[in-house]
Amino acid sequence: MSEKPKMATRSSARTKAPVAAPAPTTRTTRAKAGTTTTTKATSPPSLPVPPPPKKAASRKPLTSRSNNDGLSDPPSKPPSKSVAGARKLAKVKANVVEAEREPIMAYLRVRPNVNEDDEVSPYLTQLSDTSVRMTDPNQEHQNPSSRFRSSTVTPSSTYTFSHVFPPSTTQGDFFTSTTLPLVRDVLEGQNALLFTYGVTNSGKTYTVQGGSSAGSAGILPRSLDVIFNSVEGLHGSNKYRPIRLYGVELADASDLKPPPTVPEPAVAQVLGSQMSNSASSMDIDVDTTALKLDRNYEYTIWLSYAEVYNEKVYDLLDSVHDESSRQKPSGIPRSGAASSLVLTRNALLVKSSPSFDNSDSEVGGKYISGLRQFRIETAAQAKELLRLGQLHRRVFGTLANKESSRSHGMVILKIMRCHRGEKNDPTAIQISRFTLVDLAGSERTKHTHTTGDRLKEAGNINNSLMVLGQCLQVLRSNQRKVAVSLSQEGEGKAGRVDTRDIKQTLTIVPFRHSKLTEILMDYFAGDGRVVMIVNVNPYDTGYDENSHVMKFAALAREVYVSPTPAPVQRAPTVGPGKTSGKTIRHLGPLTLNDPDIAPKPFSRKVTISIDGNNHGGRKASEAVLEVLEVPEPDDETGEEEQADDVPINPLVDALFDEIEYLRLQLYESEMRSALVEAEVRDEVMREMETRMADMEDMYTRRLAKEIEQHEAKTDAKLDMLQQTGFRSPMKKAQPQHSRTDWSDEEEDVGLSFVQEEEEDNSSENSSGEEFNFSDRKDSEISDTSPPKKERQASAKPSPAKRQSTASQKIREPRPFIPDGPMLPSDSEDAEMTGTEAGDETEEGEEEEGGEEDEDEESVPASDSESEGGDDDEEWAPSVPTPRAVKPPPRASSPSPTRQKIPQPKFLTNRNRISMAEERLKNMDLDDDFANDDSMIIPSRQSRGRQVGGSGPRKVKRLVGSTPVIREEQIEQISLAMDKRSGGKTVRRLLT
Ligand SMILES: Nc1ncnc2c1ncn2[C@@H]1O[C@H](COP(=O)(O)OP(=O)(O)OP(=O)(O)O)[C@@H](O)[C@H]1O
Repeated sequence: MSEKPKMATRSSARTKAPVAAPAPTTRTTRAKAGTTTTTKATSPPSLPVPPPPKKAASRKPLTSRSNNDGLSDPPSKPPSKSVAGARKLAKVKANVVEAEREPIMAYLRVRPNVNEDDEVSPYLTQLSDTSVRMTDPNQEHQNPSSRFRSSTVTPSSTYTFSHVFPPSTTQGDFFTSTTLPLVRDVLEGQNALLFTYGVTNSGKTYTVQGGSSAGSAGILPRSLDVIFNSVEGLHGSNKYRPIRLYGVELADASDLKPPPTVPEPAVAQVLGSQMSNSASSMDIDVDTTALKLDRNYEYTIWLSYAEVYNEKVYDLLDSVHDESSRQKPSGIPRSGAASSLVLTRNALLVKSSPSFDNSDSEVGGKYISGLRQFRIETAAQAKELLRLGQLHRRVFGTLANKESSRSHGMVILKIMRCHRGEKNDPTAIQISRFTLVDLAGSERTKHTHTTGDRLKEAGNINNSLMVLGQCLQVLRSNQRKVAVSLSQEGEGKAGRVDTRDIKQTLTIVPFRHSKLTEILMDYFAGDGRVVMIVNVNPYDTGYDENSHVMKFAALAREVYVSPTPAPVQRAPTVGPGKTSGKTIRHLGPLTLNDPDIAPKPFSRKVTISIDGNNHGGRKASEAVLEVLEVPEPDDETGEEEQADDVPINPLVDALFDEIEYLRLQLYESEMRSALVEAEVRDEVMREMETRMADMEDMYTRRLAKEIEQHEAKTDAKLDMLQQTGFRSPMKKAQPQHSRTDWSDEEEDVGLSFVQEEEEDNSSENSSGEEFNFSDRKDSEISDTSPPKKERQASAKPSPAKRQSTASQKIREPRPFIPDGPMLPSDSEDAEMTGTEAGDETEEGEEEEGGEEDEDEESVPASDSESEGGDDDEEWAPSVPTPRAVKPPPRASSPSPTRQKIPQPKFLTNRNRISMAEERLKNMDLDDDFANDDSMIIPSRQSRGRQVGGSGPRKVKRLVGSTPVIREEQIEQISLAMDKRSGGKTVRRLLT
């Protein structure tokens, strides 16, 4: 099947698996052959030799790990000739791929303690040339005795690097070990990336640019020195200039102009005297190292300097103008008097490298469109330019107020190399790039309490660093997948592995998620050597942040890149500013030119502190600028810009947009549903709590009621037993024996009424009516009792007479009405059962005494007359009401109402029992019990004391063999009620 012609699209750039380097073409092979001779160039003998980069052979364990799976899969037959051949081929293929790959080199540089007054001990210990151990100082503080003794007691981690440089390492040694090999590679036609990574104040800028003292020049000026020392006498013609990522075009007159050395007047005005103070080690130190190069080649060096600030790319070598005199763009407010200058700079687009620049490269890659570049002849010229770029960086505020890099600085050196014999052939030009990145310090915003613009800066810095980490992670996992597939193919487990199948399983590396990774993607995707310098300050920067940096470095070391030679030109360009003929337009309904959606210029104030020197009549430290940051232009403006565009498949573009839109919608709906869920949960919780409280309340009341009922029933049963003769009648002298569960007060009251009755009886006896509670028998009672009607009539008391007739009521037998359950014998009884009981409740405490009187009237009678015979008609003493549940008189709230039980006057044994049962059934307890503030639950001890103290033996409240309610239960209930009743008091009767 014939393959379609390859078209570089955004998707292809995204999905290109950064797995293996492309096989070198004929031209690149030739270029490589050329460089092979130059690799013999010797490095200075006095300098330490850097550790050789680990070759891909170190990835063997990964392969062999997968091979171990074969234990459960024993080889069956010897492979056939063709299979063996395919296997051999696959192995060779894998070896070729692995041989061309090497891991990202990660060097650790430990910053010395620059503040000598501060005697802080570092939390990092160097274990060897390649490993360090970090021990959490906070944990250490908690376990001071365990420091460095046992890693199990004190949490510590060991990290391995390509090489570890202790604080004593000089700038020169560090450069020689880490950067010099890269410089050599670049001069030999390979791409190289070097970036510093670390938290704020860890020494990144010092490492890249250097300090101010002699000998402290950083790797950037030293690299420039070495490059220009090495190409001395090998400078090429000025006929061509580099464009985009790999392309060349004919140079024009502007390229012949020398690069600027001094800043524009506007910048000089802002910086004032600092311009002259800004001399650094860059100017003092000159590295004399020169690499021996193939003298058959000519070299041309081009330099660019960009910064990525707030996810926008700016050219630091672009000329800066004061816009304050011009018409102010609409929508941007004028600042106050302090901001007399308005400096404008334009953000640049990052574009994909077109395929016609280099069809050999599968990586694609992106470049900064419109980034200025200057042809450099000497190191001094380059340093001047860099100094200018740093001034611009400072003026535009990313270094304002604080000596801290808030942007990612990026120096890009392009080295055009061409064989002398082919110097008029642009297709023979090879362009290699050396990018040095001084990354902004990662920091925790919560630690630095950053706000406003600084917070935005920090957010963008952390975001781009996070994306860089994510890219490395995905790259690592993709590479592992490929390694496993290839090793399986080599072992014959997976047959012939189609690389397209493998690629389908690979994850898209999120390079596009940040400008930083977008620009550097071609390096990580396998287009050159990568060196990462990890700076750590183990004295006064956070342990957590540094351990995060360490983990990042560990991750980077597991990513493999392909240090293949940079490709040479395939299609020559026709002239300056002209393209190779492809004009591609973006398709789509919306463009950034649309005034509604076009990005607006962003204005911000920048305060420059310039060491207190005067500036324009006021203190320079007060100089405030207004920086106008114009966003990237629309990608399809101008024919020239269009020429730089990558052919974008409109369908793919639309699909990407659709994906972004859907992702946004998904995010929004997830947020909405999370909110709704939280609300519903809250509501349910509240409802549950209310219900639980109600249930608790209900059960508390029910418990109280049950306790009351049980007590009442128990009392009633006891009385029933007494009445039916199962229990010996109460002696007059010991009335309390029958009521051992009563409270003391009640006993006293009861006793007093017994005495009253006795008095009544005695008075009656003295008046001629013989009636003796203790001595009279039932028959006598019946004999002497008046006829029924008479009794009824006499039993009708008027309210006024109630008190006086109480004793009579006791003595008079009541008629038994078999059908009605405990019907009152007369109207008085009816009144007592219904109306009076209700009245008593309403009348409150005072009336309660009256009621008690009524009750008490019947008590002694009941006790004294219970010794009745078995006659059909006999004297039935009234049954005492269940007093145990009666609230004490001193209770402030009304006592629970209890229905008064009618008392039949004449009962048979059978009827007496049924009557008692009926009474039990009808016993109605007050529902409003829970409103009572207190109640009395008689305890076993109190009854025991009463019984034991005055009675002969303890009376058990048992009916049959099973207690109605056990004492333990009562105690448990009362305890539970104590707990749950809140303000209510459950008072135990302990006395
Ligand atoms: N190896 C070193 N020897 C001596 N001084 C050093 C060294 N490394 C760093 N310093 C000093 O430490 C301070 C902080 O260094 P530097 O500004 O390079 O940190 P940084 O990581 O770039 O910070 P930021 O990310 O905020 O820009 C500077 O004063 C620098 O001179």
